[in-house]
Amino acid sequence: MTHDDAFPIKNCPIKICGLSTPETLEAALAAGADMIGLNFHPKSPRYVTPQRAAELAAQARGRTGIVALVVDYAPEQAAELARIVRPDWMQLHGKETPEQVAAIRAATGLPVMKALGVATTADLDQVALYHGIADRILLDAKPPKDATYPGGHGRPFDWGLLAGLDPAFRFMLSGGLDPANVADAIRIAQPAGVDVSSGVESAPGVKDAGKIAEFVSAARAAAEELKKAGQA
Ligand SMILES: O=C(O)c1ccccc1NCC(=O)[C@H](O)[C@H](O)COP(=O)(O)O
Repeated sequence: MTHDDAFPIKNCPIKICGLSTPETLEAALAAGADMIGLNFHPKSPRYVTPQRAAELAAQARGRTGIVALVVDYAPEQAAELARIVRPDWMQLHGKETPEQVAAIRAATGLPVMKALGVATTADLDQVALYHGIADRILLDAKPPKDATYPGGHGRPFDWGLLAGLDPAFRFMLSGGLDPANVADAIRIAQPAGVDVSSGVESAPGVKDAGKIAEFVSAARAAAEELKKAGQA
C-alpha cells in the first residue's frame, strides 16, 4: 500500500517538517497534519538521531505519513536509515541528481520527494529533469548565501513565478510559509501540498503547538475553498 492509498485525503496535503519531540509531534497529529518530517541533517536545529526518530515514527505510524529528510546521502546510508526509522517517504534536500534520486528510491524501496530551490524562473527548468523520477517535487526557497544548512530558513520566494510552470508538473510548496500567509500561497501557487517548518516555531527548532494548529486550519480552509471554486 502506498502512502496515498493509506491517507487518500486531501487535495492539498499538509506537511509539518522538523518535529523533534513527542509533544509537538502529538500537536501535529491532533491538528490533522497529513505528513510529518523528521530531519537528519546534522547541522539543522531540527536534527534528530535515528534512534530518537524511530521512537517518534512509532508514535506517528498509521496516523500520518512519516517523511525522513536527508541531505546528499549515499543510497546505502539512506537504506540503513530507512531500516531503523521505517518512514513512508524519503525527502532529499541536497544537490541530489536525478540519477541519485533514482538510486535512493531503489535502495530504500520508498517514494521520494525531491526538494528544489527556486529564486528565478530559470530555476523551474530543473523540475522537468526530476519529473517521473521523483514521486513528488517540493519547491522551496533557496537558502541565504551564508547559510550552513540548505532549508528551513523561513524565507518565501515569489510564488508568482510558478504561473510559468507547466501545469503537468504538480508540486508541493515550502519556504517561509506560516499561519498568516499560507492561504494566499495556496490561492496563488495552487500547490499539491504545503510544507512548513520555521513558520510554526517560537525559535529555531522549537515547534509551537498553537502555530501548528493555526497553520493546518488555515491551509485546510484555503484548499477547500479553492476546491469548491473548481480551481484545484
Ligand atoms: O529545516 C531544516 O533545518 C532543514 C535543514 C536541512 C535541509 C532542509 C531543511 N528543511 C527543509 C524543509 O522541509 C522545510 O520545511 C522547508 O525548507 C521550509 O522551511 P521553512 O521556510 O522554515 O518553513
